[in-house]
Amino acid sequence: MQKMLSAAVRHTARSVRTCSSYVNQARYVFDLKENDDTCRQALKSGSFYLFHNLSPLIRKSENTFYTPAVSGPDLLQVLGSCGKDKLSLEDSVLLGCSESCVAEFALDLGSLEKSAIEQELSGKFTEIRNAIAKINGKMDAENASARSLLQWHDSHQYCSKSGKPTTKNVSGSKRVCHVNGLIYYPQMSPVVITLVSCKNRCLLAHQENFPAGMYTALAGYCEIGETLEETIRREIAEEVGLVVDTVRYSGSQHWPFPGSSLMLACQATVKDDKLDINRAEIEDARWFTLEEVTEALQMKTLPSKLPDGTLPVWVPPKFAIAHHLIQEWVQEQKALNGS
Ligand SMILES: NC(=O)C1=CN([C@@H]2O[C@H](COP(=O)(O)OP(=O)(O)OC[C@H]3O[C@@H](n4cnc5c(N)ncnc54)[C@H](O)[C@@H]3O)[C@@H](O)[C@H]2O)C=CC1
Ligand SMILES: [Mg+2]
Repeated sequence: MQKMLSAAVRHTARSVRTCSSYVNQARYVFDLKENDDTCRQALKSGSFYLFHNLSPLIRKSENTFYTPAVSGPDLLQVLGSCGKDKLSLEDSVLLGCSESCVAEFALDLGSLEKSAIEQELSGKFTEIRNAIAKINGKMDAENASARSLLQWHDSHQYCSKSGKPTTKNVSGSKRVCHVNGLIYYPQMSPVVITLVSCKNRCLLAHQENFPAGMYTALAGYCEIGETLEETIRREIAEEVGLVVDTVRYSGSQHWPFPGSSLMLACQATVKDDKLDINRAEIEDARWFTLEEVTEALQMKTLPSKLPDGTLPVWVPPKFAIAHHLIQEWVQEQKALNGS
């Protein structure tokens, strides 16, 4: 009994400590967003993830690649030698803070000469999808929110009502038009991504703009006024002519391509599997068996062409939520089959 009790107490103490530290972090980040002076102060001791025209800086250490967090003083030194007059720490956007409450920022050095900074920082600015593949195959905050925020600030320099320049607050959580007081907050579009299944098969589709051979779950932007379920129902009907029977929420992901979206991933079922593909949107859509999908999920690198010149079917990599949606279906099917 005593043993059980102390285990329970340890568990509670650990939960409280974790929660308390997370609460502190959340409140500190809130303060940084709301208070320009606090954020200005945090810039001096913060750490910075660096980008060049939205490509993250990656560094190699032995055989592993990583996105380095550069300290404020180190970054000031680089700016000093490569273009202090063109950029300042205040051009950064706040990403969050570390467990020890060190503020984390992203800065795009696109106005400076790329090779000079790469040399100063012993790294390489790498196209984001290649960078993710090299780092650890994970889309984390440094890449996803940094890319979305930096891109949003770059394309919202002017007020859409007065036509005058807008100014960013220090953290970059908003932009303000000082002529009419309008406040602009970073935007993202909700998108549903749905893996449709019917009995023991699931539906994957290929669009003209996808890389050759890549098939994935159906996706579509939510329209104003729609619920998540209504978007799913409409998109599936629009794209493949199926009527959705059940919908189950699975997870979500921030997706910074081409703009910034909140991907809401769901599993859906249909009763009738007869496809009527809308060729204006979808080039091909097919029902796949568990074996076919399992094989596609296991591919580690892009497949090479088959003798007839076509590519075997492959699915998005692990950093895309589509991959996890497909994997979830595979696991559920295996559990159903008892394998
Ligand atoms: N993270 C992941 O696993 C995956 C992400 N996606 C993303 O889902 C997104 C939506 O998929 P689609 O089939 O292209 O959507 P879709 O089926 O709604 O078709 C795209 C069309 O919707 C219209 N549209 C409406 N609102 C829009 C907005 N806010 N931004 C841009 N276009 C808008 C445009 O006319 C556009 O051509 C894509 O941007 C894609 O990057 C797609 C598959 C996997
Ligand atoms: Mg679509």
